[in-house]
Amino acid sequence: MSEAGDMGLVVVGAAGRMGQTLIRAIHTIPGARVAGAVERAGSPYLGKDAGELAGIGIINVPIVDDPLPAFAKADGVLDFTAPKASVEFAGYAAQARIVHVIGTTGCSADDDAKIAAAARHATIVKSGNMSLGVNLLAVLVEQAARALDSEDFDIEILEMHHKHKVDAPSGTALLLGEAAAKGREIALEDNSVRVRDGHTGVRKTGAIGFATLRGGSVVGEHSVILAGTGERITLSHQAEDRAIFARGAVKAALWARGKKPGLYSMRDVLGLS
Ligand SMILES: NC(=O)C1=CN([C@@H]2O[C@H](COP(=O)(O)OP(=O)(O)OC[C@H]3O[C@@H](n4cnc5c(N)ncnc54)[C@H](OP(=O)(O)O)[C@@H]3O)[C@@H](O)[C@H]2O)C=CC1
Ligand SMILES: O=C(O)C1=N[C@H](C(=O)O)C[C@H](O)C1
Repeated sequence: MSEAGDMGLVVVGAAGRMGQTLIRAIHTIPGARVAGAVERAGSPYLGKDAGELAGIGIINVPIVDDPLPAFAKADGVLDFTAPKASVEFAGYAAQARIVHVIGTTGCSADDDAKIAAAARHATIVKSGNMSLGVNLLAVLVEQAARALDSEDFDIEILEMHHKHKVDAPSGTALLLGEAAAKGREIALEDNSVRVRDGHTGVRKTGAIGFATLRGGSVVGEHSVILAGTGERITLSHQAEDRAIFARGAVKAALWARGKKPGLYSMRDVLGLS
């Protein structure tokens, strides 16, 4: 681990869509450097140079399958992989006492509890969306939900993503749902409607509905619709480039460096809490 100077960051899932975007982002952001790149055992990308794979030329960081030696000499980990992998990496980050930025979505309550336990020793920033725009949108959604009574305005959240996405609703949709629920002072888990099919009956007052679209190469689109009688407010965000998430993740790592262990959100990083 380096005491001063650039923050050494290991990218886990370095060959993935976000992994490659993260390698490119770190390369351009002052104060950060790529300290390692990890993929799973058996990956066809093992041994390849992470920079060359990401399209920025050779950076002399080969992709390896053992995270422990990589974490031992790093200051932080950027992790956009899969829920079980992120739980495992959180344990290793706790052992190494380093920063762990988690963008992985689709975590279960049990996964989240294990990540929270790891945050006793690691400084973890976890968010379903690392962009400035979505986190500001969440603040606006909370305000709108608080201002508009549930008797008068129904809240529905619509999202669309590329055809390769494996979890639904998206982490962002759930983050926006949590913001709406906070504004309404209700628990999202007791009031969300995540699927509708067949004879559903009329809409329950106060419910927060989710609708999911998947197709093509859409990076990420989210709308929160507050539907009243005779009028409708729509608060939206369109992600045009994964670089917005990667820049947010690097910003989170730099912010977390030197902070005491704990579980933080992007709202903390961006000063929007
Ligand atoms: N919070 C945010 O702002 C954002 C979050 N995301 C989330 O990030 C995650 C990844 O998305 P995306 O990049 O599109 O997905 P990809 O499938 O393209 O990338 C994931 C990478 O992680 C690798 N991986 C999985 N398990 C392990 C493991 N145990 N050890 C090492 N590497 C592993 C995968 O390898 P393999 O293919 O072999 O499984 C793959 O290369 C998703 O949960 C997505 O929702 C995405 C964008 C923004
Ligand atoms: O899988 C993706 O691509 C994305 N996942 C995140 C989510 O689940 O909300 C963030 C972003 O929308 C892209």
